[in-house]
Amino acid sequence: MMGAIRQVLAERHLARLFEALDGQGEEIRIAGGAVRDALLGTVPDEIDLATTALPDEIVRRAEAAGLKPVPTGIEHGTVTVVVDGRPFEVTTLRRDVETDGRHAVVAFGRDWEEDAKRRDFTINGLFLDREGQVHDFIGGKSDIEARRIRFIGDATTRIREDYLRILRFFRFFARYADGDPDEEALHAAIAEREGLLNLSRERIRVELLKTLAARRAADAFDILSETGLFGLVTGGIARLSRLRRLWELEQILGRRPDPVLRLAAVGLFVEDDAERLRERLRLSNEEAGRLRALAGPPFDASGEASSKVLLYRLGAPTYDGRVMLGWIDAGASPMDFAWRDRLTLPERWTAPRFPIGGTDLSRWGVDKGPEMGSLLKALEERWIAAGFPDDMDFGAELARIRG
Ligand SMILES: Nc1ccn([C@@H]2O[C@H](COP(=O)(O)OP(=O)(O)OP(=O)(O)O)[C@@H](O)[C@H]2O)c(=O)n1
Repeated sequence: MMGAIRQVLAERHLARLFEALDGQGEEIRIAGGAVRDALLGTVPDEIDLATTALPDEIVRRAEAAGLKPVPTGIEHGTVTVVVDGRPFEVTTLRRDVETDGRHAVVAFGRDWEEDAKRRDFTINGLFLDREGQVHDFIGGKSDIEARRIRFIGDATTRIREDYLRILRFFRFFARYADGDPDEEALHAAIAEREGLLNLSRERIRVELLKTLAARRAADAFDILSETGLFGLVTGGIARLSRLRRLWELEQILGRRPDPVLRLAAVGLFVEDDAERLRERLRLSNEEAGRLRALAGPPFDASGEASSKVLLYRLGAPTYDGRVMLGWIDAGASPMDFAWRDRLTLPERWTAPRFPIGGTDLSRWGVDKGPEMGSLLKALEERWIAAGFPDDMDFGAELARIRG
């Protein structure tokens, strides 16, 4: 048995779950992404399971064993069973009876093969039992070994059951695949692309951000762009070379992927693009705020003083992104010392806080109101321009401004 599989099965919470739910006429197996990841050698954070037992029986057995069943999606046959604080999603085997393109109408079943065959990709259609045996009805093991993403059965049919699978294909391709994408899958994804228009923007955003975070994001976005799918979901044009250069720079600097920065690299030409992406992808306020800040005018790379001003105004995380984008936009080498220096500025210099506020101004005879705000702003600008001195005579500056 492979190391990761042994490790998954030895985990004590999972062992208790198996003890409670497996046997006496029913069987429970690990399903989907967790089996895929274990076969690829990583121990998954989240483990979903499939079982022949009906939801009521899952609940009954879980309670009898002192575990906590929570009916999270009972109409789909899913019960979340919490073992000492660790949740597992347990779903009764299913077979499809009809679909409307977004929501599969399902009936419970007892057939493992049928359940495997209604899943999306061969790499996701495997089951792992408590003895460590992998049950493969769809050729998933060899596709994992070959790092190949293929739909189970007919690609078009699979996509019509849930159009999100078009984007899931690119996500799994970016994360796991070697070589070129599967021809049949790609063809079906293009032919069925209009279906993407029916998906909720939240679901699209999750897939795109996960794809951006993946190892081969640049390759996936090349294809998404070439096939018109990028335009369809974002309403914009992809800056492919910029995403690729960012990726290279990240590799050389040993950076972890940052999906929002990568989205900024591939999606922003002008500041308005940030607003469109927020709208089209229902970005959170925080994500949208970062995107807007990253869409700012070209980075002033003339020297340390201007870098400090930028760091002060943007804060360290956004500053970092602006330097990364400025670096690639300037066409500078990843070895360029000046850019490396700019990037490490936050390690050497912490932006000071503007030392005065409304109370100080009141003391100097300024009334509360809009004037106070604009005077504070003017003082702050003078302090920034002077290089953030800690001994500025703000009283005297104020007198000069008020003239
Ligand atoms: N549109 C979908 C979504 C999910 N699945 C199946 O449901 C499993 C769980 O889906 P999900 O949690 O979305 O993805 P994972 O494969 O677990 O991947 P990850 O957790 O890495 O996102 C998948 O493995 C796949 O078998 C599917 O067939 N079709």
